[in-house]
Parts: sequence; C-alpha cells; structure tokens
Amino acid sequence: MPEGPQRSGRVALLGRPNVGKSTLLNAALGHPLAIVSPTPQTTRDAILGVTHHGSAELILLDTPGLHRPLTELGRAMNDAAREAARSADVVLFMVEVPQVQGDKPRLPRPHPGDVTLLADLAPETIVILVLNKIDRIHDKRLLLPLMSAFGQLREFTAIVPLSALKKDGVAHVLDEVARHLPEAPWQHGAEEMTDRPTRFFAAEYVREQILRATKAEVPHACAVHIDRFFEPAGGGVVHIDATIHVERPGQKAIIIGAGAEMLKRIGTQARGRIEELVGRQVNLKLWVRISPDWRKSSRELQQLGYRDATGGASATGGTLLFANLPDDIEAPQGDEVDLDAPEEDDGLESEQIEIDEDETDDDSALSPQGDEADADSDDESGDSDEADEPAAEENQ
Ligand SMILES: Nc1nc2c(ncn2[C@@H]2O[C@H](COP(=O)(O)OP(=O)(O)OP(=O)(O)O)[C@@H](O)[C@H]2O)c(=O)[nH]1
Repeated sequence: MPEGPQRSGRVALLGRPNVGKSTLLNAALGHPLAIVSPTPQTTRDAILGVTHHGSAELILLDTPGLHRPLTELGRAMNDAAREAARSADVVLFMVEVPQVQGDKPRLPRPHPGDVTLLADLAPETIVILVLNKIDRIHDKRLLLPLMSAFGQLREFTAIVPLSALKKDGVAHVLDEVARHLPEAPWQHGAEEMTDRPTRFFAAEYVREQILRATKAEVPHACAVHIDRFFEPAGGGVVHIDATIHVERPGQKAIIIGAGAEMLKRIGTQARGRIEELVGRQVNLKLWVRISPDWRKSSRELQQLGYRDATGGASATGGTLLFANLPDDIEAPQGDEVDLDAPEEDDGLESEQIEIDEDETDDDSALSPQGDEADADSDDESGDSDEADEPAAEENQ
C-alpha cells in the first residue's frame, strides 16, 4: 500500500475481448459497477471507475475489448479503447492465461492477437502486463515460460499474474500501478466511484440481463436507450423508462418471449441491480423497438449514446494501437459492411455479428403495430406501477 504524497493518474485497462478487464475493474472498486458476461465484446464504451489505494488515486478506464471491427459500433468501441490508452499514465495490458488441456504440460505462448496489439503500443508507454485467470492453471510453473515469452515482445514495467475473479493478486497490481502514477492531488472524493451518470448504468444493467438471457447474435444486436429517468429529489421511487433496440423482428420476439416472460425476467433482474446502485426503489418499464442495422449507422449510434466513431480518433489516423490491423479500421466512414473482405492474420477476433440472416418465423409476440412492445417489467410485487402513464403514450 503506497504511502507518502498524494498521487493521481489515469490507468487504461486494455486487451482483447473477454480477458477479464471489467472483472478486474470491479475487483479494484470492490463493487460490481461494470457489467461482466462470458460473451465477448460485452463492454462497448470506456467506463471510468475511481479507487483510492493508500495515498494513490487510480482513475481506471475499463475499455471495450480490441477486435477487428465490422460495423460502426465496432469502430466506436475500438476508438474508445484507443483514446483511453492515449490519455493514460499507465496501461494495464491484460491477457488471459491459456486453458491447459489435461495433464499434458505444453509451453503456453502469447495469443497472436496480443502480439498484434502490443506491437502498436508506443515504446515509451508505461505498460504493466496482467496475466489474468491464473486460477485455471494448477501448476503455476507453467506461467514462467509464458511470462518470459511476453517479455521478449516489449519491455514491461511489471508483470503481474492474478485472478480477477478470485480477487487473488489484485492488491499487488494496484500497488504496482500506484507506484508509477504522478504526484498530484486527488481529483475525486473518497466516495466517488465513477463519473458516469446513474442512467448510463441503468441502461448497462438492462443490457447485462439481455447478455445473460439470450444467445448467439441477439446480445450484440441490442442497444438500450433510457427514455425517461426521474429521480425525485428528497427520496421516493425512481422511475425509469427504457427502450431496447434490436435489428430484426425475430430478435424482438426472442427478447419479449412467450407471454412477455423473457422481457419481465430481464426487467426484474435489471431493476434489482439498479436499486442496489441507487439505494432506492426503482420502477422500470421496458419497450422493445426494431431499429434495423443501428450498429452500422453513425447517426443511430450517436442517438443511442455511443460515440461517433467516424468523427473522432479514427479520422485523425492515430497509429497508437492499430498500425498492424487491416485496412477497414482506417477506412473512410460508411455504413456498409464488407463481410467478404479478405482478412489479414492479425490474430484478432472479429466483431460479433450475426452469421445467419434468416429471420425466425416467431413473430407471434409482436404487437399489431409491429414496432413497439410494452412490457411491464415489475414483478409480482406490483407495488410501484400505478403511478405510470400508459406506456405507448410515454414512448412516442
Ligand atoms: N476463471 C476466471 N474467469 C474470469 C476471470 N476474470 C474474468 N473471468 C471471466 O471471463 C469472462 C469475461 O470477463 P469480463 O470481465 O467481462 O471480460 P472483458 O475483458 O471486460 O470483456 P469485453 O467486455 O468483451 O472486453 C466472464 O465470464 C468472467 O467471469 C478470472 O480471473 N478467472
């Protein structure tokens, strides 16, 4: 635990999708602020979390997993990560240790995608390598060759093996980071955990439940927009209306489910998470709307609260992270996705999009208007719903 003069600085959590960046952020904060799921590309926008560790203030930026983008959303996600890295005092480059099959010890090697991303980090950047998920390896000696292989790729300020899930080694990495932050007065109060408004997390917690409840392309085709967030001053029930945007009628039918059961489940679980965050009772109402191809449209991304990928860092041609990636990353803006474009072998996973464009024929759950479904997400308690106006009017 660092002592002495106050330190404060920005720390970017960077890495491929699914390596455990959000889990580490939550472990550092001691609170499940960021959403976590086994589905790659869960995090879509950089999330800032603040933690105080001894005399040091760590302003942690959890970034979307770096991948080969195929849509405007994918580009926006990569840009968010790139900007976080550029503005950071310290980069925590996170990788996951490979799953060791059976008893056969083999020499684990760095993932090719990690090699690509590391090569694009500026040499002067302070980079701490985090080897996550060490709980998956019984024989910890296997880590040594892996650490040594990574050490050949660039100079790391430190290499820290840990398990973010088991919170094993987290204090150690915070110590290492704190040591390299500049001396500066703290910018945030001890109770402050994030600069994101509560409504941002309300949308995230709805999306988290969709990620947990649905499979294949559905989670990636969903965006959640908060239409109304009313938090009465002086206490009382917080009222939230949110719309889940999907791309296809079949996805809408899946999200709503038979008898709106799925939507109710998503709403009930999300409401619990939001209530935990705001410390008050929440009345959450959900709608589902079809917004075809929202991920491919800059305008719709902006409307849904995702940053415009085409006007920001990508347009300035920054090379911090992506010098080795395929052309489509620096391609001029456009909403077209060329799925047949030849891929260079950069080792990065492609953005998750649907492979099968066929619609399910399960459109029976759609309302006659075809575009909106009102789900009263309150569960059986039925205690906080009476005050609401008719959903369809509120959402026009
Ligand atoms: N076994 C094990 N699993 C972990 C550990 N840390 C994270 N996970 C799991 O890995 C999955 C992905 O974790 P996230 O924290 O969402 O990963 P991420 O890097 O933020 O993912 P993206 O949002 O896709 O960039 C989840 O199922 C986590 O529970 C760990 O230390 N050990």
